[in-house]
Amino acid sequence: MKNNKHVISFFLNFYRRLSIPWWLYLIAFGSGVVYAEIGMRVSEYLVRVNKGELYNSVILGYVFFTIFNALLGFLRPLVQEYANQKVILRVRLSMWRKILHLPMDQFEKEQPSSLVSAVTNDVTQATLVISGIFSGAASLFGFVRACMILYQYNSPLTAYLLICIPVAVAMFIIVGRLQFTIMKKRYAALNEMTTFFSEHLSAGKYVKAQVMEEKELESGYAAIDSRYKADIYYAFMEQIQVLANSLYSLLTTVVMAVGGSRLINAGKMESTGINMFSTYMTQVNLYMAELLTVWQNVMGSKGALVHVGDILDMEEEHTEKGNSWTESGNKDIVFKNVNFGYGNEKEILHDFSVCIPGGKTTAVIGDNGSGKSTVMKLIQGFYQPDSGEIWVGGNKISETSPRECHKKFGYVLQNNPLMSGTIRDNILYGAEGETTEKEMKKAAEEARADSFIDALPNGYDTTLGEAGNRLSSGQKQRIAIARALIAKPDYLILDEAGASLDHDTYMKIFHSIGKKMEGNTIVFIAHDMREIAEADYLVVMRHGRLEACGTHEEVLAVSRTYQEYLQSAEAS
Ligand SMILES: Nc1ncnc2c1ncn2[C@@H]1O[C@H](COP(=O)(O)OP(=O)(O)OP(=O)(O)O)[C@@H](O)[C@H]1O
Repeated sequence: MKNNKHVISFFLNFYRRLSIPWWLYLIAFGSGVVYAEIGMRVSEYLVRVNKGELYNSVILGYVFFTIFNALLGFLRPLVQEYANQKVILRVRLSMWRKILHLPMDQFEKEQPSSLVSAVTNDVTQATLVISGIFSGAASLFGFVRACMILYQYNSPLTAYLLICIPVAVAMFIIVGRLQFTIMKKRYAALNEMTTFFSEHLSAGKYVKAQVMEEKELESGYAAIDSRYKADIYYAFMEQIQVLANSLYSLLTTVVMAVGGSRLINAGKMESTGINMFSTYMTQVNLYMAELLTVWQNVMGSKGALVHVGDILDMEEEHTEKGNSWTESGNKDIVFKNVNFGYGNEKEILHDFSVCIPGGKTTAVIGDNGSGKSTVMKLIQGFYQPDSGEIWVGGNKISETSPRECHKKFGYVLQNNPLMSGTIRDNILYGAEGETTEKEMKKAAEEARADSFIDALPNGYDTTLGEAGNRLSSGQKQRIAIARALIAKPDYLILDEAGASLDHDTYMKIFHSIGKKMEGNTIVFIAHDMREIAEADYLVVMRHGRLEACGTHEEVLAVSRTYQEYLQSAEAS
């Protein structure tokens, strides 16, 4: 985390990306000033009324200023809160935009639930600094004015107080640093707790199935406890600030008493002068306390916003940048000496070279962890190889616009998340332009989803929340397949797409996909020999390397993995 930036550059950098509704804040500030002034007027009129000056003008003035004051008292916080909510809205939108445009490796590095926490909780701290600028400016103004009055009243005694300045500076530095650390801890603990609950609650079924309630109780307790400790620490810190402030006031009182008595003894001040001086001094210390609170808020919100700032600083994937996709007669997928590892982790693919023929159906096989899914992700440009080149249909993937590249592919995984909304929304998700009812139904038919959808009371308009519990994982998988087909991809990637379907159903779907994709390219990962037998071409992987590729006969002659696959299929 890049939290070592100076607080000013941190916030300048943070707010530069947003449009801040300064005018609303100015209105809130201006009405605050007027509110204070009107408050004085109300008091004046009240004093006159209490004195018995019950003239029409006094009563009317009192009523007018009281109503005006009440109106301002209502409007000022409303405008301020409206501005705050606008800022939070804009930070949230910027975060959402950024998250959507993160490159895949960055996206995977950030836990989704930690992103949830950043978007929902952390951003709420984004307004404290802006409101702090205004309240800090008002307090600073009051502080300087009170100091000037103090100086005019008694300059030698004010000069004595200068020795308190280093203590005040030290107090600001210490309180600011502590506040930053505690808020960072507090929000990290909140993040940990949100992450824990969003992950573990969504896996609730498995917790019960595995009888893990007791173990979960312990892990949940740890997550709750770290937030509890951070909150206790925070409460303690608040009191430290109050204590620091009282000690500082005490110091100024002592300095004033010692300095004042010297001046009185030297005949340079009247004996009652200390009382007057102390009245102004209280005012100065009050403004000082306000400034300290503002500073504490600024440093605290920096601590809370470190993660948000880091996310907003991340490099985006330039989905539009790069060459346009060009169509050529060649539809092959070619890997040339590709080496690849996720982030800085160990290398997964080693000098991987293969040509997957375009317009055909290719099965990628290999043991668990041999790198098959990694190859599928690289084909689609989700990651870039560390070295080597990947070409699809004559387009070098690293130089092609990711957006154009993704549009060419349909991608179905073993478990595909469906979105909330209706079955129709889900099938049409990602479909370009106008799609007719007929086309949607055709895709559902090809994915063998039509009959169970028709049997639902609301058919394609059934909401998934409504049907979520009623749909089996196989039915959800068929919706996901229909969603991939409706986009009419040139390349269809099936990563164990049949895992949640019974073999016969999947083979029917597979054949209808084959028909639909005729002339286009299908690459699928499978472990079942009955599925593998359907392929025109095979790619066999072992430990991140190419073991063999070619037709069934060619591969059988050289690949130990493929021979083992066949033997175990024959044995079962
Ligand atoms: N996002 C990731 N970050 C780090 N390592 C990863 C990531 N995804 C996969 N790996 C690692 O890469 C290796 C290859 O994984 P991959 O999913 O490509 O294998 P696979 O052949 O598809 O396996 P399986 O048949 O079990 O699905 C594994 O060691 C895995 O731990």
